[in-house]
Amino acid sequence: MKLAMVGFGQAGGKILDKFLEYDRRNGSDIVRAALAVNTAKADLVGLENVPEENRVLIGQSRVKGHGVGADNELGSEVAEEDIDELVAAMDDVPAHEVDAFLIIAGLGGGSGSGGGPVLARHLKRIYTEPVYALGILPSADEGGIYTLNAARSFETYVRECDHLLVFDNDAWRRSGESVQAGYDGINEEIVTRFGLLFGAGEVERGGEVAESVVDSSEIINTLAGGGVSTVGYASETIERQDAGLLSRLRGNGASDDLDAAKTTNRITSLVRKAALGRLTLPCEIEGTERALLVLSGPSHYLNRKGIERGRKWLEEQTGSMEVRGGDYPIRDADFVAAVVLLAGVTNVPRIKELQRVAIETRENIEEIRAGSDANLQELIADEEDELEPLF
Ligand SMILES: Nc1nc2c(ncn2[C@@H]2O[C@H](COP(=O)(O)OP(=O)(O)OP(=O)(O)O)[C@@H](O)[C@H]2O)c(=O)[nH]1
Repeated sequence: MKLAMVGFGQAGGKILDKFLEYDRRNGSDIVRAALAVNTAKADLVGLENVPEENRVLIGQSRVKGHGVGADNELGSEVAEEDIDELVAAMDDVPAHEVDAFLIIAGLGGGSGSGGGPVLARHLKRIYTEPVYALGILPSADEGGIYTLNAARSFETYVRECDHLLVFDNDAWRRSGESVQAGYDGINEEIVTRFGLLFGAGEVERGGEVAESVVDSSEIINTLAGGGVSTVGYASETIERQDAGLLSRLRGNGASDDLDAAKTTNRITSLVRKAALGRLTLPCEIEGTERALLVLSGPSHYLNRKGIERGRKWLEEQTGSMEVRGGDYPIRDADFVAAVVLLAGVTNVPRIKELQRVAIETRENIEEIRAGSDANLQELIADEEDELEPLF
């Protein structure tokens, strides 16, 4: 699948940067256009793979290149004010060559959290291709304001985009790691999952012919109808052997059958691990509206039977009648991997908790503000109110 990607804000920019690196490393050619947008100049300068001419600084007249300081209402305002510049920056995107737009942003901050949905609204107005977003939820220990931002931004993204894919930092943080090292590792996990998912629509990679290939239209159909998605992933390292040599050495059908059974079992077990293991957004998978299963690896490690079984198992687990599935063969891969896209999930306790903390945070903020006004008045006024200000 070919995407026009927009990294909005610091997290969005860094993840976009990683996607470009992933594309180069794997020759997957997913990112047809890359644009990094920010209100903070320093964040744009720090990017390594996004070409300089594809970096757009917005809100200069308001925040002078210093960022919006986790104020996502301000993030929305400056994006709206500079929307012409943003849309003009997208003019060079060969829309006929891309299957969809993907806006990537941290929902806890200000720029990407507030500005991303504004851009989504305008892209939807101008282009016929779907506009998706990949939203990163803040980890719970980042504090109330990030949670409040994320809860409001989440709601806005779902409304403004054709689909919101979610990654929850909270489910992926590891204790004892520096924030930066932590993010590097997390960002790698993000591009591995979404890289395989979006790479699936591109049959050419490594010249492999898929038995039942996943086309970009299947990704689009799975994401159609809006809502929120989560992604599961599991992989197994394999000993690389030459398929031609193997089949010549085998020479009889019995071991072929044995291998086929092993391949099928490996696939079904990977599908289970992917769906029941750690999802990008932890949730109950029962009740998922639509799902897509992508199996990746060298083609002789993939078979139709395994994918069919995996698909059926997913149907049972999710209760969905719309489970698609197929191959994404990669000739030189030293792994077999299953990626499960669960679209239209609604039983997500993490989001309910995020909203609960957000409301609590807002009430606390209002209480503290009201209290601090009264406290300040008490501080500056003398007891008998005998002193008066100068003017
Ligand atoms: N996964 C991941 N999350 C990140 C990364 N950097 C920041 N975040 C998350 O994104 C949130 C903050 O978003 P940023 O992207 O830094 O904010 P911004 O959009 O640049 O907005 P301002 O800094 O307020 O102008 C944080 O609360 C983190 O949860 C990253 O490299 N990877």
